[in-house]
Amino acid sequence: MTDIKSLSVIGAGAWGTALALIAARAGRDTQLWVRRPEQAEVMRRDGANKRYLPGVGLPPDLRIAGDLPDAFSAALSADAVLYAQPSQYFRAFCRAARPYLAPTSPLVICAKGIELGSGRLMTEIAAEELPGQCIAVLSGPSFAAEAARGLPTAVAIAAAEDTVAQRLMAALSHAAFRPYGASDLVGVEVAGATKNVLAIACGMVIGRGLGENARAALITRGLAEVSRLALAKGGRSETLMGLAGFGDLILTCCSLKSRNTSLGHELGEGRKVADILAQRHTVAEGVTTAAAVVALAEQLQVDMPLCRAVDDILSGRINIDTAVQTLLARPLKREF
Ligand SMILES: NC(=O)C1=CN([C@@H]2O[C@H](COP(=O)(O)OP(=O)(O)OC[C@H]3O[C@@H](n4cnc5c(N)ncnc54)[C@H](O)[C@@H]3O)[C@@H](O)[C@H]2O)C=CC1
Ligand SMILES: O=C(CO)COP(=O)(O)O
Repeated sequence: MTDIKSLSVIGAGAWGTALALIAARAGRDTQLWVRRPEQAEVMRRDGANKRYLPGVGLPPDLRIAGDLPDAFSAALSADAVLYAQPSQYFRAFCRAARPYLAPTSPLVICAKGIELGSGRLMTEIAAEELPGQCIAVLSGPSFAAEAARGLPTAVAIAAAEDTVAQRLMAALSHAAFRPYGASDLVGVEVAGATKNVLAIACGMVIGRGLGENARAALITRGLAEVSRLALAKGGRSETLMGLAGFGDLILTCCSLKSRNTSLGHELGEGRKVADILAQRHTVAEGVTTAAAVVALAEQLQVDMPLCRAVDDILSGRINIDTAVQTLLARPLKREF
């Protein structure tokens, strides 16, 4: 089992920056690849990523590479590459990276989303665009700001081969960051992507004043519908009970630190989605994934009424009150 000595993180948003800090703390030779050269310059000058991860200093040994000639190919020559840009840009990344990635070096998907239009999971995009590439998925309850501050965080790292997961776990683990190994890539991915849609729903419930009973019911029934989707895609139900499933759902749905939950909260208070997004420079993956997951559920004939309601509200087809009335008026049924 060869050690991972060097590691590159693609994307210097909050999560990419936090992952680069984690890798550097774990003693890896780490570089953070930044899409906009001017942002790389500002980060080097400030010793921080004030735009996406304020209040956290970057260690001097963390290399910050801007998108200049050769920097991209150099970043992709590391022993492992972590993709931490939003999911809708993953296909374009794969196409750009194809000439430079060594097929045996793990490409670790750290984004949480489903492709709009195709309904593809990130691993499916990777299989289409980078056939034969060694792929892993990192997901779990992990607010970037907390992990970056060195607060205790545990995640799942899934790979088809155990040795790949183990090498990545060894490369990233340190006193405050504990990865667990997994082999169910699909389950980990489906859980990570769909929790963002449910988080928007939970935010709406609280913002609209519908109460904590309603939020708990939403989380529980949300987990049931996400489990149906994961199983239909070939995932395993135990994964949904783990860090990437239950763990991330609870974290995200119960905290306004979540961009998805806070977006839902603002919607619940009566603001319009376009106005909320216009005022933010950060991503809320659940907005695009809501539409993608509904299309995917239709293809697979999986019943996902909560995700559908979120998509209907985001698209302006119904309002929150009508969505709630419709959900509650469905025929009574057994829980399991
Ligand atoms: N922030 C967090 O706590 C966590 C985020 N994630 C996931 O990580 C992924 C990245 O999220 P964050 O780092 O939070 O994003 P962010 O909201 O902090 O930053 C936005 C990111 O989008 C990138 N971006 C904007 N336009 C782009 C384009 N045209 N092409 C490529 N990239 C572009 C920016 O460069 C930046 O990296 C998402 O899938 C998110 O769900 C996963 C775990 C934790
Ligand atoms: O994925 C996350 C925590 O695990 C971050 O959630 P938000 O993108 O909703 O902030």
